[in-house]
Amino acid sequence: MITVTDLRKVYRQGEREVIALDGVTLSVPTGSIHGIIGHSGAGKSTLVRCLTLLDRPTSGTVAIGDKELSSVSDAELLNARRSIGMVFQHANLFDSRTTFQNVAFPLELTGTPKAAIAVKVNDLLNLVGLGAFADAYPAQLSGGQKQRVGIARALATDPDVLLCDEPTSALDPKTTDEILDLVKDLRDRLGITVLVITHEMDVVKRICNSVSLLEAGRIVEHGALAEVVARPGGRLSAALLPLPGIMPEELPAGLVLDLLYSGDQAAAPVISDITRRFDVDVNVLAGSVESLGGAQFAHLRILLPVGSDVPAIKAHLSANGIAVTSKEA
Ligand SMILES: Nc1ncnc2c1ncn2[C@@H]1O[C@H](COP(=O)(O)OP(=O)(O)OP(=O)(O)O)[C@@H](O)[C@H]1O
Repeated sequence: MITVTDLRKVYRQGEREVIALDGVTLSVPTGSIHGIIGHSGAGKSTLVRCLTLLDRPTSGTVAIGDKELSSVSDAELLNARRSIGMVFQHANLFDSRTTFQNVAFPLELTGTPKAAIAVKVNDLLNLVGLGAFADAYPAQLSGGQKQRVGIARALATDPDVLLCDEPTSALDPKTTDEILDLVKDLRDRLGITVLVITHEMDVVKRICNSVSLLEAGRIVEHGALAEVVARPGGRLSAALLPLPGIMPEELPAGLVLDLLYSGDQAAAPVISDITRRFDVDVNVLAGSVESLGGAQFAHLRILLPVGSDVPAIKAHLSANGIAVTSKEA
């Protein structure tokens, strides 16, 4: 469990104060994967630096389990940092060290005996699918393989939390999926808590159980994936289940409705139901159906012709658990 409470970080630039984090509070249960998504300048890097104690927060606390990290003395800092394994955008491996030696590095720092290092590193390399690459140098590895080495190295000191900072931003789509699947698999096998900082919604869609939207140093929306998707009008909902922003130029007269629904309804014949029940010709303008957070979701934009019994149709949809918002046609 990682708990961040009212974290603030204010930088001074001469006379000016820059508020990089403005009271961030979040709680990630043990064994779950939480995504923090935000645009450039939102405060993601500052949050990473404060979580890993590379930077002291101006105020607020960071705790892993019941151990508060933000108040440890400088002498205890190195030890406290071991409870968070870091995965970076670029694996940042030592080019002159083999795969084995790169993963062994944090264990050498802690004075682990050689025999124990050998057992641990071989286990970790097998865990990330690199058992056959122990003697390879970084120059002989693909980008995805390097990232696997970085992940194995992050796990070497048995951290409670894996903090992944833009872990796939430098990878192609296929390798991205493989690395994300590996992170999910490691969570399943090790029960580790994972925090993923990213600007890519696809990362959140693929592996996260919950998500926070960071904007100007504040968390402006958060929740379990299934919960935020189902929030009509929410920014995360729009980003997770997007519809084309531009409407067709020549629309027939009528009323445009956006429908958001989940679970059983996502597979239900909603359109044919209202067509039959209210004797209207429904025009589907756009649609998106996805499986998110373990549930099925659908987002549809439809056009009801002039003369439709709009209040009755809306009431019927709402009664069936479908969120309806009217759009200007
Ligand atoms: N050392 C610093 N001194 C002064 N201001 C800083 C410092 N580091 C970050 N900032 C400011 O804090 C705000 C948040 O920056 P941060 O780098 O955390 O955002 P980010 O979401 O990581 O952006 P990016 O994705 O572009 O890296 C920005 O306004 C930035 O200019």
